[in-house]
Amino acid sequence: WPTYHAKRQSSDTPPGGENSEPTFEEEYDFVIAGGGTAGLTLANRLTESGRFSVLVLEAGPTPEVVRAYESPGGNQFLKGSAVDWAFQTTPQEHLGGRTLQYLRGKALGGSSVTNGLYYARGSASVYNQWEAKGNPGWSWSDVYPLFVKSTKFNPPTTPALSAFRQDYKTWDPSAYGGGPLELGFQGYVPDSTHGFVQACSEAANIPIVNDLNIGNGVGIKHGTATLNSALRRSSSFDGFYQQARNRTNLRVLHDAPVTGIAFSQINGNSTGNNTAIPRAIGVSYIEQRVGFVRQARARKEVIISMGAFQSPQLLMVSGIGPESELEKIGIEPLVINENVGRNLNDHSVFSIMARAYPNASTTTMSSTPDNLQFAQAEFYTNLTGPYTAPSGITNGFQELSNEELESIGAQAIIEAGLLNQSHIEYLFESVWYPWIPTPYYAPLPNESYISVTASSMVQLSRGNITLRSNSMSDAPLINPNYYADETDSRIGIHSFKYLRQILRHPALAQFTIGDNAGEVSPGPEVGDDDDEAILGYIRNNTIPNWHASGTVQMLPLEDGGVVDPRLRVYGVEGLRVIDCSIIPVLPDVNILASIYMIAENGAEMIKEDWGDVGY
Ligand SMILES: Cc1cc2nc3c(=O)[nH]c(=O)nc-3n(C[C@H](O)[C@H](O)[C@H](O)COP(=O)(O)OP(=O)(O)OC[C@H]3O[C@@H](n4cnc5c(N)ncnc54)[C@H](O)[C@@H]3O)c2cc1C
Repeated sequence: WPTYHAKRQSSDTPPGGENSEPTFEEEYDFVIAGGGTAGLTLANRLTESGRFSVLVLEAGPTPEVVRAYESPGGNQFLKGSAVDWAFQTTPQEHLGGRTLQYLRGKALGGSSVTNGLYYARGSASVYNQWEAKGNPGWSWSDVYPLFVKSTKFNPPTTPALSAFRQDYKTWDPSAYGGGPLELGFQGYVPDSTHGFVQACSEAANIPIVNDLNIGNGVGIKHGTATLNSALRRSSSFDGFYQQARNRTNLRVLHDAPVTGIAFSQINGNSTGNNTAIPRAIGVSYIEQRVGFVRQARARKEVIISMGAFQSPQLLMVSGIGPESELEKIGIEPLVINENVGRNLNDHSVFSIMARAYPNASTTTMSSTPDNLQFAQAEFYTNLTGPYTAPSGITNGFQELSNEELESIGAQAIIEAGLLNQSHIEYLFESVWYPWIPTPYYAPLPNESYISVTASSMVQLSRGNITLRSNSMSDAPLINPNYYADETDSRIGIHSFKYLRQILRHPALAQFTIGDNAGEVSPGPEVGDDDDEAILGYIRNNTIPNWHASGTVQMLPLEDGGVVDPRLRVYGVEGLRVIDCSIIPVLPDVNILASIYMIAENGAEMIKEDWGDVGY
């Protein structure tokens, strides 16, 4: 174990006390730090037998303070609201020094309350890689039943369009169970979406498939959304929490940010060595509604579920992390592990925007307060109209052959074993996406737009999370480091060229206004074969796809790991991390579904370890 050594000896002073334990006012079997997507899923599963008591501490409020979260059309109002952390990245070296907004849910339900509602599981091969990298229990055949277990599918209530005018709203009933997370299709779908599906299939060779949730990550169909049968968002708050909220063995506090982990020393460890191993015994937090700092004891374990930015931050602030990082801000090391906060892995996106006929777009819904009020009224009274849909969840997943990867100089993807999976995701938005003007065009109030968007599913660049201070009250420094790796640029340029072919395909171009299939950004200034100009456009317009992960990787320690295959933090006892930060290889798809699965698997492991099987 080259990068790890326990610094503190049993005779040392534990943090926060003179050789004595903190004063705990309350005790639970498990304390979960972070009541987000994974946190509330765990809270439900760990309390269902009634044998364990659980405390969940969530920094944000209940999502009900921003009611727009529940409607698909209200999704546009969440960024920067009371349920968003509204992080900023560090200046991005390979994106012309731009600083990017980084959205993250801050509420009970976390990012499942603020995300884009798209649900898919990706390719079996990705999870088989998780296992092959040293993580038994995480292959596709292990995790598929857990994906099924967490979900319930609501068939659409409106009849399908005729076979002649396909709506691509298909699904495989065997892929879903009776779980708390509800799935279904959006309501309103502009015809341009169907044009996009056809264009992807013919211009980018993406097969039209029946379902994308059965281990086949390559294909296109109408996307499945985290929506219930009344077209309201289904999040971990609406599903897992509501089902469990009245259990007497569950206590959930919102507006209660965790500020640190408390450790005690034990002599000897489970491997029989007689070295002192720190044990997590509780957490400190602020109960903001009453204004007190409190400490809660965890009789069995502390579980961190604070997401890819704050989970590594809490570890570091509590003394577990890279030596230089802890030294930098004067944190006394408990366990040196150089891997904490490193290996930030993410997907990013950029878009091409085109002018479109108003009925091919949903731009006008939001163009005036009157229009928005009308759309809201239609939604809340009849469940009809454009407010029944987010601006886009129909995504196509393209696999590139080895020959194609080699022809663009992307052999590194083959060498990394990222095969039998999708390499590029294409997304359709019935609006100008993202919401900001580009250096090439500013959207006008009297025009309607559609956007076609690309996201590499095999990004090789890695960033990191580092500390600004020793306090959880200061956001960590977030550096996704997009486009640091040359191969990412090659995939980016290639996907830009496909985006243009998709946009110009007659099935989609018929909905656009003007030359070049209505393209206004970037427009003719960027030539079809001008790779340098294309890369310049990408660098100017890339934003996150919001899939940050890998900062607390589940891998062997010598391969960059922070947690073992049972999600236990190396070098300490009584501490697990269970959320998106543990992902060792990013799925070739948006990652929400995987987070529910990770929480389901984590809950099963904890129950096994503490003798609570059979639920
Ligand atoms: C804007 C956006 C759009 C997205 N769209 C999609 C999509 O359409 N489809 C998809 O598959 N994926 C999408 N994602 C990604 C997906 O939603 C996330 O990867 C996933 O929800 C992360 O789950 P998590 O449990 O790891 O973290 P989260 O759900 O973010 O939960 C972490 C929780 O910890 C809390 N927390 C943080 N610090 C503290 C503290 N000090 N004390 C206590 N609590 C704390 C946070 O407030 C939060 O509630 C999107 C994400 C975002 C942000």
